[in-house]
Amino acid sequence: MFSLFRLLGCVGLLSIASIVSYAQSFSLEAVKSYPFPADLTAAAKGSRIAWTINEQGKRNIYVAEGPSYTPRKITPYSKDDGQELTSVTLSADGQWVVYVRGGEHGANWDEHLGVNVDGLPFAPKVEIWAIPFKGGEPKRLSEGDYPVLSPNGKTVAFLKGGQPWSVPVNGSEPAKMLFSTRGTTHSLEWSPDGSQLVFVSNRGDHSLIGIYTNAQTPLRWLAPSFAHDRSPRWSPNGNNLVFVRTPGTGGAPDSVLVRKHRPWSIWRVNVASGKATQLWQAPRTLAGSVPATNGGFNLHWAAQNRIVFLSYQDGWPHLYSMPSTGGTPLLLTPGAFTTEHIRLSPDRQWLTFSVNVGSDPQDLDRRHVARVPVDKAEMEVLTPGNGLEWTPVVTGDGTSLALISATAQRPPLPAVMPFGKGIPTLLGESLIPANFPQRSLVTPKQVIYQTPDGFTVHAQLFEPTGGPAQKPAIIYVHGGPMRQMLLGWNYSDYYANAYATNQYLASLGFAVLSVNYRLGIGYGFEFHQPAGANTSGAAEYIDIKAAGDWLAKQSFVDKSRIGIYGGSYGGYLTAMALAKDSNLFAAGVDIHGVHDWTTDRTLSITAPDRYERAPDADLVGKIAWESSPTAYINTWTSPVLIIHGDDDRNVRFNQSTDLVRRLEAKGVDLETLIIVNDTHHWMKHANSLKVGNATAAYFRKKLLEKTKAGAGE
Ligand SMILES: CSCC[C@H](NC=O)C(=O)N[C@@H](C)C(=O)O
Repeated sequence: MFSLFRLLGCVGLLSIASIVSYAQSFSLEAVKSYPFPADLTAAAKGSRIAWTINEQGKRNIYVAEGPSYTPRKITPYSKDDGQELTSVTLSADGQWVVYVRGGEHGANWDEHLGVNVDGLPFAPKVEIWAIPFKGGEPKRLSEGDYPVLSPNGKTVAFLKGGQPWSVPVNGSEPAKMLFSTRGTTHSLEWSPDGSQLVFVSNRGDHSLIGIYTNAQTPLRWLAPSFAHDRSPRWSPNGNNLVFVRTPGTGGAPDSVLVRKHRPWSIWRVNVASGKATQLWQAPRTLAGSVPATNGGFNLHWAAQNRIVFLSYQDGWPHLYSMPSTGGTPLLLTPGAFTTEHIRLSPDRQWLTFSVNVGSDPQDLDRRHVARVPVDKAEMEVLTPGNGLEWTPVVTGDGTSLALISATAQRPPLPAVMPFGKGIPTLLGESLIPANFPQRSLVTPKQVIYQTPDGFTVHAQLFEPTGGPAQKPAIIYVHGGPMRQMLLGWNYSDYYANAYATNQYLASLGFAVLSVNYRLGIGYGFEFHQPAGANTSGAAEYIDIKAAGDWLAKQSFVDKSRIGIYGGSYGGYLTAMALAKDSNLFAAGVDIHGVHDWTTDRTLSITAPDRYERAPDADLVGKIAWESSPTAYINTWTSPVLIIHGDDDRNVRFNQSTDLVRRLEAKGVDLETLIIVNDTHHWMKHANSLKVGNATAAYFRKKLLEKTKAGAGE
């Protein structure tokens, strides 16, 4: 070995030394072999629960029931075939499990089109299935989506072609269309006695709330107006509904660049008379706007005749409660933290939810489970500590709380605890593969830095053990952008995948800094909705540049070898970094990013073609262009790997084709990887591994095996 070293220059020595000192302790395949749980739900009565688990692309439904809560797989899916499971629902009596298989429900368009990652002659369809809780063959009920089970558990109402259909849960009769109406129907909800269905009919510039009773009874429209009425919720006795009203689409075109209040109000309507009254109008402030966090309005009719909902009005996404006759809302969850994954208990007495607050100041970068009575501001954090817990659900008998639990090392698993006090008991630990490298994973450290324009940014540092004093570093940029990376495994499958990749990159010897830039959630309204961001000036890029500068100042970082990568919005900011600051960022991997805001149709920033124009219409396009990486191609010199799935339904594939053409024309050191027929969310596990391995190999080549990326090709 010594003689070999003599033959190599310092570069070779550094390269060999780097690789030798980071003898990999695990593969990407191993760290991505975790069984990812989601869609946790409970029956309205008894102790039955159900959830999905994605095991290396093989997606199945598991069930359990008290008191043992022994997990049991009830579906037979054994292929990494890209067919997601959604809308997992237990009948009220717990006898049936209904679910949807197929589609791309995280998409911005074509969510109802089947996903065909295996290139079958015809794409699989989006279908509704039912299976007995006790087990048996899954029964295909119909093509369709968004099923809702009747209170007696016998009938499934669902949507197909924008219209409502129904089918017996046991598939004993073919599905039939319930009714047809103009517009697109959504938000189906059975009345408590199962005799009626409330629904929303979106007519484009307005939305109506309708009631379906039966084939012989004409549809009824409740309080029709020139507004968008949405989120209807039944009272426990079925005599009334509450709903949210927002303005109809129209009016003089307003400034696009100036942030403005987006109004909303809560209304109550009597089903029999159709008479509606406004219960509450949101404060006409920026923070009082329509809430843009998980679950939106989170409107429910709770016990004690209370109406509960979420509002960002005090600067944090908090829960409120008011009498069903109106009045001043009671702030149920005061404090500087975020509530997410909100559920009303079956007895309507409690709200359970995830929070980023607890006994540890670092909890702002975690999630824990909490509960609050629907009529008192007496919130309790039920799972304090340095673990992470989320998506709590109370069982129908009110005795237990099901949730998902993780740590920095142990991947997410479902768990059950007594509702109120106690310690969660993990379910299905044996599903974690024997070769999962749990003990080899680092515990990310919380990093907090200030930006030049005064923002406080949180980040998580994955520090490799051993190796040279000065290490190559990589910045990870999440997507969304309304997301938050955490001090452990993430509740989103997309970001659990990113967390695993960051752990893998750290095992290769990179110091990885995952940056929670402005526009993200978890840190309050001003951070989540800042001025001059996105197409209004890309202010969020300041946080990314500041992260690079922070790394460059660290004694443990070789500032000539700082890379950057991210997906979607993270791909966009990766491209911004390489275009504007190639002197700081030596190489990058841009995964399905946006590169030219002025051409991205899903993110239209120009007013529709009409005579009247927004007062700042001319400025909008200019600033959107200046907020785009393509505007800075001339200063882009660092090497980049560009990756995109060509069935992407969130960011148009052309965003990358266009950038590739521009970089080729400029002669930038460019590599590309196309994933045919997969979407924005790598529905096929094998594709996710392909992307992760390509990313790691690229950084090894550009940052680890050479002293400076691009030097002496
Ligand atoms: C650049 S705008 C589209 C980015 C995209 N958001 C919604 O489609 C995105 O970041 N998607 C994933 C990664 C996410 O929502 O987190």
